[in-house]
Amino acid sequence: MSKVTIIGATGNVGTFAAYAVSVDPHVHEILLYGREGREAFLKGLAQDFADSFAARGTNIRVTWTTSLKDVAGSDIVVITAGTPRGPGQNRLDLALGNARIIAPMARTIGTIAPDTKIIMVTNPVDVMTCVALKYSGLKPNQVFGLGTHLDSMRLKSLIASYFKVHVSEVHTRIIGEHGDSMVPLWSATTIGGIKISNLPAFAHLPVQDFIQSVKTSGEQIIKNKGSTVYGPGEAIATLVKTILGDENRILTVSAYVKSEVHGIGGVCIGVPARINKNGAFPVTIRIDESEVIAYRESVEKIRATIHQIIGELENDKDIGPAAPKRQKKTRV
Ligand SMILES: NC(=O)C1=CN([C@@H]2O[C@H](COP(=O)(O)OP(=O)(O)OC[C@H]3O[C@@H](n4cnc5c(N)ncnc54)[C@H](O)[C@@H]3O)[C@@H](O)[C@H]2O)C=CC1
Ligand SMILES: O=C([O-])CC(=O)C(=O)O
Repeated sequence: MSKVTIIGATGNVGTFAAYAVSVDPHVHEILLYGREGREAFLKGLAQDFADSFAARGTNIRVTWTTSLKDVAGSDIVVITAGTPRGPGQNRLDLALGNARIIAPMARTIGTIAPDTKIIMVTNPVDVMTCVALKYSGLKPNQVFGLGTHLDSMRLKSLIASYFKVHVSEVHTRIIGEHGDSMVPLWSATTIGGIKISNLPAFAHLPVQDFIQSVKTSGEQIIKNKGSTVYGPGEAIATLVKTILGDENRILTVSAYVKSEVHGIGGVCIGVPARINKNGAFPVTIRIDESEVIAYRESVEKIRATIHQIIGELENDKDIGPAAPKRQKKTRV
């Protein structure tokens, strides 16, 4: 019996993520959390979902709340609460405002649901994952973010259509920041199991156009339709399924990296991680020299932002210091 809570359920991403997660047979209860004042919307959403589950023939309990106390007993808490960027804004512009929302929430979740896994979605996701990790006091494997998984899916889709192959034939990864300094790993990109650089057509691949397209994808979608919804919602559902199914799939999420990528780490950032019922465990990898340089830059960029944001939070009398760590070690 698995309970998944969506925090930010009245928002664009939260609403669809809740629906996407409901398809997973491991999920038995979905709790929709929203702010006080949003009770009517939450009630209506729960009723609408219940109708759709009945029509689909699935037996999922859907509940709603405006009290974080009800998050107790959740196997997974997906956090999409906070401000999205508008046209012309950078994700990092949201850092302090969203950190002020996430830090107290994470503190409460860490206290009342100490065994849960937190999937962070709120942007800038690498920074928010670090904030949630510090303020929840949960173990690093329990707190991770959507990170560059969605970017990796965007690149996969572009490569698949260029080579006219099924998307499942393409494996690729983008690591680093979910933002401008993201690092595509061509060294880890294969088509039909063959390293992409061993395919003669790779020489003609519009690599820079592809990277630019992935980097600006969120911005373009926001400009055209207001928000990105279905990409992130499905990506969240994949993470939920991977955890609850104890699948041990390797997905590129924003996880706390100690030194798994060429000894570089100390932040939460996009990295390939093995994901199972205990959470996310970064995989130790070796990548090309140019990729190492770009990844180091991305890590330093996130480190500087986190340092600044945590400093601001700790000096804020309404928020204060981060939680002490609850436990030291987890078995992988
Ligand atoms: N990591 C990723 O790949 C993606 C991240 N995002 C991020 O997810 C977040 C949500 O995006 P949308 O759903 O489009 O925004 P939205 O504005 O539609 O929804 C935001 C939700 O947060 C809630 N909220 C806002 N302030 C709050 C507060 N102080 N306390 C509690 N709840 C609060 C709202 O009530 C609403 O439910 C944004 O930060 C966005 O940038 C969105 C898409 C992909
Ligand atoms: O671009 C945004 O602000 C939303 C997001 O992170 C994405 O869709 O990649």
